[in-house]
Amino acid sequence: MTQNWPRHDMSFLGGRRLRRTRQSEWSRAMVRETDLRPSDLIWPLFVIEGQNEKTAIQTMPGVERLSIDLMVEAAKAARDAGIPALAIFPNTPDHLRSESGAEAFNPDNLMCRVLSAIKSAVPEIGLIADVALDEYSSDGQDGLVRDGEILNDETVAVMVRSALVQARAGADIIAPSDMMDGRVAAIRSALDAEGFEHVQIMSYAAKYASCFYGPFREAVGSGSRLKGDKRTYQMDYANSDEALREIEQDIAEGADSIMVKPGLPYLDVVRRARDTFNVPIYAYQVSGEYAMIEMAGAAGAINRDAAVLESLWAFKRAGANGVLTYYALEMARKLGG
Ligand SMILES: NCc1[nH]cc(CCC(=O)O)c1CC(=O)O
Ligand SMILES: [Mg+2]
Repeated sequence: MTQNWPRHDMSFLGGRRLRRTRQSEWSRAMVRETDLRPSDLIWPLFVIEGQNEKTAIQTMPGVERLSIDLMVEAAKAARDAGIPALAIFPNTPDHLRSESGAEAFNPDNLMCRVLSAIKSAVPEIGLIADVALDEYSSDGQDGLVRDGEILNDETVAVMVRSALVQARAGADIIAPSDMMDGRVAAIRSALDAEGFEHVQIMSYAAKYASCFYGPFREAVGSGSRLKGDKRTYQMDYANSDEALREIEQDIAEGADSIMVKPGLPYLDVVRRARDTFNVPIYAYQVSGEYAMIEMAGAAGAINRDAAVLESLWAFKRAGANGVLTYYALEMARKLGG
C-alpha cells in the first residue's frame, strides 16, 4: 500500500518543489513560456498547370499539388484561418525545363501566374516566392551546372531575373532557397532599382544538405533528375558555427528575415541564431519531417495529432518567430477555433 511507504526526508529541497506549478491546467497555462498561434504558421503549397486539377504526392500523404484556380481557393481558406503567408513552389512541366533554367524568368511562367491570381483574388495574404533553379532546370540542381560544377555568379544573375518577374507578378517576399553566395545583396539591389523597395527578402540562410528534402523533390518533380547531391552549396550537417556566419552574411546583405532548414533536427541552430541575431527567424518543417510524422502516425507508433502539435510548439520554444509547415491550414483552424 503506497500510503504506508515511508517518506524520504526532503528537507534538502529547502521548500523548493518544481512540480508545484504543474498541478492544474490553469497553473500550467499561467507559467507557459511560449504560445502557438495561426499567425506563426506559413503554408507551403505546390502549384501545377491545369484547371480544377489536384495530384497526389506519394511520399507526402495528405498533401496535393494544386492548379491555379484551386490555389486561389486554398489561399482564401488560409486567409480565413489566420495564416499570414503562403510559400509557393511550382512543378514546372518537363518540356519547359532546360539547362539554362530560362523558364525561371519567363514573366508568364506558372509561378508568376499563380502569384498574380492569388494577389488579385486574396490581397490580404502574404505571398512568399521561392527563388532557386531546381524548379526550372533539367538537372535538379539549384544552380547552373558546367562540367559538374555548380556555378555561383552565373546562377545569381539568373536568380535576380527570376526574383524580378516574381515581384512584378505580386510576390511580397522573395525567398532565395539556393545557398549561392551573394544572392541576397544582388536581389536586393535589383529590387530597389526597379521600384520594389517594399518587397522583402526572406533568406534561406542556414540551409543544410539534407536527406529530409526527399518528398519535396518528388512534389516539384526535381528528384529523379538530380545526379549527385547539393553539398557544394548547402551546408554540412556537422556545423553550426558556420550557420551563424551564413546568417550574419545574409543580414549584412539586406535580408529582412532568415530561415533555418530543415527544422526539428536543427533546433539548436534556431536557438543559436535567436541568441545571436535580432531579426525575425523562421524554420522549415520540411517534407521528410512531415512524412515521418504521417507515416509513424499511420503505423500506430505515435499519436499523430499530438506529434504535430508538439513538433510545432518545439519550434517556438527554440526561438523561431514562425514555422513553414505543411500542417499550417489544419493547425491554424484548430488553434484559431
Ligand atoms: N530550392 C529547393 C528547395 N526549396 C525548398 C526545399 C525543400 C522543402 C521541403 O523538403 O519541404 C528545397 C529542396 C532542395 O533544396 O533540394
Ligand atoms: Mg549564404
